Order: sequence, then structure tokens, then C-alpha cells
Amino acid sequence: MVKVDDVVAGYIKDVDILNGISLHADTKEIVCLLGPNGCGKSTLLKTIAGYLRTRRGSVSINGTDVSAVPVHEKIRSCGLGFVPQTENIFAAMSVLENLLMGGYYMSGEAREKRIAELCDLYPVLKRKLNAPAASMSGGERQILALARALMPSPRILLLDEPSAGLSPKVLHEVFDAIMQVREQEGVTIIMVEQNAIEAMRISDRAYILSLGTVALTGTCSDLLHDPKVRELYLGGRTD
Ligand SMILES: Nc1ncnc2c1ncn2[C@@H]1O[C@H](COP(=O)(O)OP(=O)(O)OP(=O)(O)O)[C@@H](O)[C@H]1O
Repeated sequence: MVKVDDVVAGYIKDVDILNGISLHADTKEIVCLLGPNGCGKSTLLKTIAGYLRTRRGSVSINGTDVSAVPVHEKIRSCGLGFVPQTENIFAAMSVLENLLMGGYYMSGEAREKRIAELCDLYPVLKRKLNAPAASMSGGERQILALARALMPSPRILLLDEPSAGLSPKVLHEVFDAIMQVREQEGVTIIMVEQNAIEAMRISDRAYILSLGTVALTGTCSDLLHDPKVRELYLGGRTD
């Protein structure tokens, strides 16, 4: 379980971007973070990952305060995976080399076994294993970025806008891949998204942020059926 308790954080001295945010994600839950541009979604994800230090409050994983644990240590010892919004693959390397980089800390045998498992889960990786990552489409790149983060079998995955720049059809393929991660690997997922309705369709709960605070939270089925939420946060869509 991931717990964020009353967190304040920011980039510049005396300027707080997160203003006392609390949230949690239970084991095997998919939780999405929504809200307008600049409200602090990516900043919250970076703070959970450990790229940014908390100025107040705490981030804990399975009851242990990990607020001061740097990101590389969280990946190595806390079972955390992080897929940033941009520059999330090594374009100059092959698909195989990207996966090997994801398993940097693993033994050779464990890496090979894990690559075979991920190729079974995502056949596009098997088809393109020796191709340069730069030759992949946008959706394929997102699946590679996801698979690379999955190499060390994380228990918690943080995804920053996995559907950014994708067409609606490809977006659904990437979201299907995310659901597979939860179903087949039992991973807890916290995901920042701009495609709010689509993200809520695959998530259990959502937090809608505003100016670095939680404006609304609830189950996605409740939020999706709330006319006020649709009017204020979902662009008035009724489908
Ligand atoms: N590296 C940085 N240095 C200083 N300020 C930053 C930095 N990154 C983000 N910010 C500021 O923090 C605020 C929140 O940004 P953040 O990227 O968390 O928002 P967001 O909700 O993820 O937005 P978007 O939906 O547009 O990606 C913005 O005002 C942004 O300008």
C-alpha cells in the first residue's frame, strides 16, 4: 500500500506546488490522478517516486516512511517502478537493450527469464526485440516503457500520462496493457492522466487535484456518474 500523508513539496525555495496532499493506493488498485494543467499531478508522482523531497508530511510504502529514500533505492528495495511522461525509452538502443537496462540490477538468468515473460505478455516486444526502439510507434514505445519498468517485477508502478500523444485506438491498446499489468502481475498502479474519462474507465478510484490540493476523490464509477464532476472536470461529456 502507498500512503501520502499531508505532503507539501515544490521545486523553488518558498514556493509550494503541493499544498498538503493526502492519498492512498491499496494493493492491486489502479488509482488515477486527474486535474487541469499545472495543478501538480506530475509533481505529486515525482514526490512519491523520490525525485522531489517532501517539505512536510510523508510518503510511506507498506507502512514504512520512505519520504527520504532516493528514487534509485526505491526501485531497488521498495518494489517501485516509474514511467516518466517523456524520454521514457532509450531510442538509440534496441528493444532488447532497453529491457536489459530495466533489469540492470538483476542476474543474467533472471533477466532472460523476465524478458521471455514480458515478450509473452506483450507480443509486440517479441516481434521487434532486435529492432531499434526509435523505429517503434508511439503506442509501442509506451508498451516498451511499461515493460522496461516491469523488468524487476515492481509491486508499485507510477505512470505519468501513458496515453500522451496517442490516438484513441492506440490509447485503448496502452490502457489494455496497463490493465494486464494489474491482472497478471498484481501490481498497484498510480497513474497521472489527461484523458480523464478513459483513465477512470480502467481505474478503481480517482483523485482530482486543484492548485496542489485534492479537490475531489471517490470511486471512478461514482465520479463518472456525478453530473457536477462531469460539468466541472470532464468537459461536460455525457458519454
Ligand atoms: N522542474 C520544475 N521547476 C520549477 N517548477 C516546476 C517544475 N516542474 C513543474 N513546475 C511547476 O509546478 C507546477 C505543477 O506542474 P506539474 O507538471 O506537476 O503539473 P501537472 O498537473 O502535471 O500539469 P500537466 O497536466 O500540464 O502535465 C506548474 O506550475 C509548473 O510550472
